[in-house]
Amino acid sequence: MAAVTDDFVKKCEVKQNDTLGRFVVARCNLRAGETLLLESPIVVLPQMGDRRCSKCFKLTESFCRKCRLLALCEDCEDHDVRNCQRLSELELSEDQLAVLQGKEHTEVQAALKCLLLREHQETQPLYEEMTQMEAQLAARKGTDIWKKYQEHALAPLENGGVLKQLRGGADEELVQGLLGILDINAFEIRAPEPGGSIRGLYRRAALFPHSCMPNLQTAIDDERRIKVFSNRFIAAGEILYNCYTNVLLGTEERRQILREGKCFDCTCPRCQDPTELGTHMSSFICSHCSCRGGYIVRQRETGTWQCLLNPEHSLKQEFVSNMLERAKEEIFHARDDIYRLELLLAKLTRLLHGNHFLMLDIKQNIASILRQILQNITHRPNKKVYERKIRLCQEILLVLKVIAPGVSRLKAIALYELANTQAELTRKLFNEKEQSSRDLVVELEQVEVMLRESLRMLLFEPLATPEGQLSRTMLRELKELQDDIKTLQESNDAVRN
Ligand SMILES: C[S@@+](CC[C@H](N)C(=O)[O-])C[C@H]1O[C@@H](n2cnc3c(N)ncnc32)[C@H](O)[C@@H]1O
Repeated sequence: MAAVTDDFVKKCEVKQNDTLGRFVVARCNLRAGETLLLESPIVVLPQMGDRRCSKCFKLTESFCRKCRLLALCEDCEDHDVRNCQRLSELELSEDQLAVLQGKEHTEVQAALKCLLLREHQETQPLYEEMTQMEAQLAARKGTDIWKKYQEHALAPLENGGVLKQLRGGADEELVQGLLGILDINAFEIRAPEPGGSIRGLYRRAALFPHSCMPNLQTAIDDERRIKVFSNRFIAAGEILYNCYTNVLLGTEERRQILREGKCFDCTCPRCQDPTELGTHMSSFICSHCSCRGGYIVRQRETGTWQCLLNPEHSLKQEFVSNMLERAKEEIFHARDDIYRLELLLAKLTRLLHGNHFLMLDIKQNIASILRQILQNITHRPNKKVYERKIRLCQEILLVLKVIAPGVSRLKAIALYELANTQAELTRKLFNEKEQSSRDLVVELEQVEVMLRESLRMLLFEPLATPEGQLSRTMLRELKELQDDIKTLQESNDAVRN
């Protein structure tokens, strides 16, 4: 059962209007980091196109030997007993089972699991709540995704003889509606394998509307419970916003994901501002010699790309799209190769603003390769490697401070990376006698400030998440750093006296 904490009822009010549909406002003032909701999912499912074990969610092509309809890996013995029993009762021929188990018919699993909620008295209320959620049926009708679901979920379920045997039956509208509800409302959850993802549907968490400048943050723990908390002070009456997309993307990319995936146009302050709050995360450099320092941005009303200093200097949409596509391809091919990435960064510097989202992507890539180099002591990296990583972290942080004000996981991790590298460099310089003990203390005190700031943001993360675990490690590291500083200060004082 999807348990909901009282916090939501006490602190949140669900409202409705024509633009947002149902949305949530704060009933009272909320402190930064205040928990609004801790909730278990109604249902957990694979991402579209994946087939995963119904019990452990590992990728699999095997099915339960009893019901023969839901996926079950070789390592798991059983899955939900009620669902298994109910599906075993269906009268299906071998041919029908073959259709339902078809390799390409992965969406059968998602539709079945949602429909099964209606089959049992205990889960029926959850099914009712699920069907209240936004499905965007009208906007999705006839789209590619609709056709895909028609082919890989509806047709096999109909031809496989399942729909007519379920309680109350099910038609195209219902199956498309349930799959639409998943696409519009589900949250991404970490899959058992590194880097993979599955999705979960949450009754209350799905009610928060989107903003690219959210005032909420969400975290999903190892038990797949979602925690929703405020990322800054929120005054009573303010709308509570979650972010449905990646804040490190440019405006057009974010808006396209929201339009295609969630069926609405975002009107948040960042989307309205062609400079993206002055970060220039989508800006091109104007190559016209008379306006050195001019940036070409996309005008919201006309969709044209014009220089902020001289509107006559413009770029064609086709040029912009092609250029970005090419750059994305080059980044993809250069990944893992620090020399190619540095060359690409230098090349694109002539075309894109240093904060352009593709430039940030390259900078993150380089910083992550540098982390591996610095972690490997056999590499014996020199001072320049540390300095490069520090500069990259600082550049990324400057942008994050604008687009993710308040408590931010991304900012906390970038700050932690910066603090660690700074500490390693200053210790190295001290050991190599390039820095005095007094300078070492000053530098380590700055690192302490950064670590504290990073930790302050990560302390709201649930313990059973990688970020929660990182916060524990950081607490330990902070304590060690403080001990080091104290010892160094004492020895400096002893020398002075
Ligand atoms: C996860 S649901 C949010 C809850 C939904 N409003 C409801 O009534 O169930 C996402 C849907 O809410 C609406 N929505 C969320 N944020 C929005 C925004 N910033 N602007 C316009 N519509 C938004 C869109 O219809 C979107 O498809």
